[in-house]
Amino acid sequence: MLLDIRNLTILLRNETSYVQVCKNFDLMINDGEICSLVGSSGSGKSLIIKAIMGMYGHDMKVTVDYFKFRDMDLTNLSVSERRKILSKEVGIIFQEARASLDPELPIGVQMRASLNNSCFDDKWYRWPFWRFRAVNNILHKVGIKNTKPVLRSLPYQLSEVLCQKIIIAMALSRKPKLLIADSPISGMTSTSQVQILKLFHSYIENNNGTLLYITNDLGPASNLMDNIKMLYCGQIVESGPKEQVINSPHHPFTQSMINAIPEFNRQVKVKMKLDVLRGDPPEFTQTPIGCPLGPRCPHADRECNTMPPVVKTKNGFFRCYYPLNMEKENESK
Ligand SMILES: Nc1ncnc2c1ncn2[C@@H]1O[C@H](COP(=O)(O)OP(=O)(O)OP(=O)(O)O)[C@@H](O)[C@H]1O
Repeated sequence: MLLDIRNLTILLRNETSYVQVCKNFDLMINDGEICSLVGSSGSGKSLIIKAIMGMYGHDMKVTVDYFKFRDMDLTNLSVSERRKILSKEVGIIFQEARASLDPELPIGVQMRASLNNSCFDDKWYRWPFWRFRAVNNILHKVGIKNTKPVLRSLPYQLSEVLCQKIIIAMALSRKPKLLIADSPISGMTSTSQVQILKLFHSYIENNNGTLLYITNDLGPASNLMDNIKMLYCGQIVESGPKEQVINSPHHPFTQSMINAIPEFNRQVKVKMKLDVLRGDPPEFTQTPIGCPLGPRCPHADRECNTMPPVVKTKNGFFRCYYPLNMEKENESK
């Protein structure tokens, strides 16, 4: 097991008190696995990553029962000690790409500085010329062909998508053991999306890496994933292998995310209603007691006012009193 986190809880400070934005969050990722954390916008995905990496200030309180990375038990370490250890082996692609770059340094300087010695097999290759070549190579891989003007530019002179590609290139060039990518392809053209997803795939294959892929869209990256965790209001509502979650989802939230994947072989009638959940996710200050999806769920009943227990499936679990597709689950038992 590469990463093993049990019972992560996050509290966020608002004007008067602390609000719980994530509870009972477990994350187990095996070596070489591609695990995806899928949730709608505002469900707490980025906060979870910041909590795991120890990248937060006094406005956030994080507790965890157990935290292990590789063979290191980090549970009782201070936030800064944990951050120091993880930053050496974990690469992060943050959602706000431009904000992750230094606004005052040209891209070329930042990229050359980001290459650590693990990027070079031999001391000789650490010379500036080889660093320059390595930067060019990795930029080509993310689809930036005309590298010279990009390397001379400051972040504000480039589009957000170009900054995204640069951040991806920088993260991959350091060959991290675990790569965390937070909505890395949002806003890109479909050609670029495919290119980046293929790049992630070959990175994992060739470097024995592991990927935690964060997204609010099950569509484009679903081919890449081994395991999926569905997050709603800071809680995992369903988890399991990709085929199991996508082919026979048990939680209505998972079903709604699958319904949101565009499909063009269905007949679309004029004024046909979209297959979406009613309403919007609640604010964290108004998360319902019981099942967080309750007020929006078409199957909800009185029982859903208490938190559904974890129901184990073949290789995963879900939390719902009225699960869908249980015939398939029972057949497989
Ligand atoms: N520092 C902060 N102080 C107060 N609220 C915050 C802070 N950071 C995030 N939030 C709020 O917490 C909620 C979860 O934010 P988060 O960025 O984790 O969502 P997300 O699931 O990553 O969404 P998206 O996919 O849109 O990025 C949001 O409602 C956001 O406004």
